[in-house]
Amino acid sequence: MQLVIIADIDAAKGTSTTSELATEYADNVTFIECDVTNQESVEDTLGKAKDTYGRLDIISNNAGAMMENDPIGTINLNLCGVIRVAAVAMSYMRADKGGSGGIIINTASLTGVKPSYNCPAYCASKSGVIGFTRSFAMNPDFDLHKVRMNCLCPGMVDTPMIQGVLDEDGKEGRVLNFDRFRYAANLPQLKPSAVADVFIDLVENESKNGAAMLITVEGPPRDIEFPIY
Ligand SMILES: NC(=O)c1ccc[n+]([C@@H]2O[C@H](COP(=O)([O-])OP(=O)(O)OC[C@H]3O[C@@H](n4cnc5c(N)ncnc54)[C@H](O)[C@@H]3O)[C@@H](O)[C@H]2O)c1
Ligand SMILES: CCCCC[C@H](O)CC\C=C/C=C/C=C/[C@@H](O)[C@@H](O)CCCC(=O)O
Repeated sequence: MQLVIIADIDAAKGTSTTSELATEYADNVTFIECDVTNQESVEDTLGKAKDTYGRLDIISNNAGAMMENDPIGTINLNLCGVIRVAAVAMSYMRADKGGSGGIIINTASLTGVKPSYNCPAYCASKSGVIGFTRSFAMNPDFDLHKVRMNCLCPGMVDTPMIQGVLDEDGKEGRVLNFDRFRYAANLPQLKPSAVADVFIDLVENESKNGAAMLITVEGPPRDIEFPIY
């Protein structure tokens, strides 16, 4: 049986999403309020998840936002949040420390490899997520801990994030040039299910440890090729 914990800083949205899923999955989905920028909150959330279900197998490290009006906050949420969650999750998942191994999938972005002058802090945070993922996955200790890591690099996806920037608060500096962002946001977008499909493929396909998956409307998902030095 698959048991899922949804963790998010937005308790109202998290609770309503969990209730929606409960109509199909009954008590197999639980919500915990969590702020990934806060170490104690992350420890508390993952500790409760472990206590409730006995083990952690799959982590979707997905929290993020675009807020160029707070570049340091952007790095703290999008990059440090990912590293913070991965570190605590590892303490439960490591096969050499009583866990069962598993997989951590971090959400990066197309902007982690393709620069955008409109959101330099966001781009930096997502490049960091890609570097963290690839470096973590090449560690020879994998044979001991058995935790794989991947990242997702989607282009624009039709989610509330884009609308959030397009709404009034977007004009207050979440991007550097609001009109250019509005133009980009009107181009074709991925559906969230396209990203979820790649997520599931990574969980099921053990040969892709370390892959950074590019997902765009232009073609099928692919493993990004990086220069080798
Ligand atoms: N929408 C896109 O075009 C797009 C494209 C590529 C990557 N991404 C990335 O996908 C991820 C999900 O974004 P989305 O598009 O679904 O947007 P979204 O705004 O719907 O989801 C982001 C979620 O992160 C949560 N969150 C924000 N701060 C948090 C914190 N401190 N602690 C815990 N949770 C927090 C929000 O409450 C929200 O539920 C993000 O990392 C985003 O950068 C989005
Ligand atoms: C708030 C939604 C943020 C979505 C961020 C995702 O990670 C999407 C990444 C994919 C594409 C992002 C494109 C962003 C474009 C804008 O910054 C745009 O203003 C760039 C304009 C470029 C140009 O003028 O040529």
